[in-house]
Amino acid sequence: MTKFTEVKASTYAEMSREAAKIIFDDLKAKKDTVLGLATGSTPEGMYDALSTMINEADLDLSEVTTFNLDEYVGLDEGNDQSYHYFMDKNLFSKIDVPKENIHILNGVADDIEKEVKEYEALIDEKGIDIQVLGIGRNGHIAFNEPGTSFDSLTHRVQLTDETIEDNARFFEKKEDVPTEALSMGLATIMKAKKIILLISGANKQEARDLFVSGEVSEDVPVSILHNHPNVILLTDSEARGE
Ligand SMILES: N[C@@H]1[C@@H](O)[C@H](O)[C@@H](COP(=O)(O)O)O[C@@H]1O
Repeated sequence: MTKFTEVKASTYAEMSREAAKIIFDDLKAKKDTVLGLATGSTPEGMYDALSTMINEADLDLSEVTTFNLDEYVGLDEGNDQSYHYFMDKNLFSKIDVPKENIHILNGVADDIEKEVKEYEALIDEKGIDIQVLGIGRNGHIAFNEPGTSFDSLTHRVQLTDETIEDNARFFEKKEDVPTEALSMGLATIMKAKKIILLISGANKQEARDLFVSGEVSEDVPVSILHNHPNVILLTDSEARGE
């Protein structure tokens, strides 16, 4: 098992700033950094801190490329529950990444098979330098639910009831939550050169403990990260049960 680094922040705000600083330093060091990005409430604070750092430093992002982890099937980019919408609201409307360099899976593509294959091929071509991850209570990363093969590439997934319930808070009612998504696979995520995993809040303590315990199993998707050489885990005190 590889020993990952854990940055133990006290508050959510501190964790968010620490994560933003890691990305900011990478962007400063390499103009054509390829970022892998995540959605969910956890990275919101990080995006806020990162956009402030970028704008204060007037950092040139014209050569930066981004790839998002996942998108719901059936929601187009105008839908305010789509991850396209989330990314625009939380990050892309605040900083200047060229539109053509922003890649997010198309959940309303006519040919889903073609969509996921081309996405994977583009990731292979560009190579992700730093991938941001959040985590689901059941240990899922992106939309790779427990039981997903460690060899999985970008694919169409069925969401578990637990994930649908967790994400229902963003929708008017549970029935509105899509039951399927497109997601980078676990093998896709592992291709990134560096990974930062953000875990915040008491409701994620179990998932954090499961990861830190070090057991590697397809029942716990996040545990694949123990096979990666460069993982930084960022937690707040609530996630550590302190
Ligand atoms: N696909 C996303 C994941 O990428 C995210 O990590 C998870 C946790 O979200 P939150 O940070 O809101 O708890 O939600 C969704 O399932």
